[in-house]
Amino acid sequence: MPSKRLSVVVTRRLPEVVETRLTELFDAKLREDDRPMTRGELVDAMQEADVLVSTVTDRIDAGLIGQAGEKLKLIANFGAGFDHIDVATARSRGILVSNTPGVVTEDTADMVLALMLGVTRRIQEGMKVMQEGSWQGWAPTALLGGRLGGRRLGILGMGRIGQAVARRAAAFGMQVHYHNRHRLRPEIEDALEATYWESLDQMVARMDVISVNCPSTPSTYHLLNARRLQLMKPSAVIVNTSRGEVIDENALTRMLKAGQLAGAGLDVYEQGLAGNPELRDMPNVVMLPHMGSATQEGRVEMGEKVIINIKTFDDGHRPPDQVVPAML
Ligand SMILES: NC(=O)c1ccc[n+]([C@@H]2O[C@H](COP(=O)([O-])OP(=O)(O)OC[C@H]3O[C@@H](n4cnc5c(N)ncnc54)[C@H](O)[C@@H]3O)[C@@H](O)[C@H]2O)c1
Ligand SMILES: O=C(O)[C@H](O)CO
Repeated sequence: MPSKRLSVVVTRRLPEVVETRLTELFDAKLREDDRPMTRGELVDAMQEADVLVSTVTDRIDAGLIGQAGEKLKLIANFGAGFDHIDVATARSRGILVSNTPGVVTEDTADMVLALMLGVTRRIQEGMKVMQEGSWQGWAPTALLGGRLGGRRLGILGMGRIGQAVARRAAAFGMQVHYHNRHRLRPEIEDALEATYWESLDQMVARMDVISVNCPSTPSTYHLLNARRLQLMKPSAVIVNTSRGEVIDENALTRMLKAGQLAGAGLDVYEQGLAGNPELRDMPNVVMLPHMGSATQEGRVEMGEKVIINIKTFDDGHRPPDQVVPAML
């Protein structure tokens, strides 16, 4: 007699190939539309499922976990960041949490470079001229940006994505610096030709570009607060593909408005879906709708990771990408 299949509830639409495989392997309940679940829908999902496949658009806090059914044993997140899940409360209820690290690394690092170039080479302003039909022809002094080569890049959070950014930045001729919770092993630091700064204050004061690549945790909340942002050079640019909460967005907005920072490239926001509204009209701010890892290949690989995590759990082992509160 076949054993009972795990009941898996998926909160968002996923690539078709991933949804198909989920239904082949498990008793999977998929979404018909693609809006985030309401809190009530999430409660229902967490009461009926053995496994919930969540995404960054599901805020799974202690209150919600408190309403989970006895059956719920795994939250298999479709995404690397897991700051939207109260992992400690889940653990106290015996619910495991897994994520999808690694497969998002290269795509997100590509987007960091795209944002850096977008801001420093004024791509948004150039596009606007073409879209408005106002281009008067080539001119020696029009739309001059700054060269990335030779500039100092400071990476805040030198994990998977941070290191992938470092490799790309080196290819552009940038000098790579970093601040991380732990210093990298010497052989990795040497391979990346990266300079470690124990003091974040000292690093931000000396960089031309800052790339934020640490996770959002209680210890990284507003790590770039008004005081630290004010240490930056007025000519410096900041790029954030991590999570909005790492930067004090109001302070960033004020400084950009006052010309105390040269520009910003943002994929993630602290306030609402699209950040402080004042950011949107600034020519030196390039804003994207959280699309750092948004490639077709990456999304399928994320789905494969989710499936491996669930299948391994179903086979009686810990999911390979289990996350634990200590990681915060
Ligand atoms: N924009 C996107 O689409 C997108 C895609 C993937 C990941 N992300 C975000 O990027 C983050 C990083 O992903 P990753 O795979 O590189 O994670 P990772 O865990 O490999 O690296 C994070 C690094 O940050 C460091 N860190 C943690 N707390 C710190 C602190 N207080 N000060 C300094 N360094 C600290 C860690 O030591 C680690 O080296 C994710 O948590 C997620 O929020 C965004
Ligand atoms: O963390 C990630 O993988 C992306 O930001 C989507 O959650």
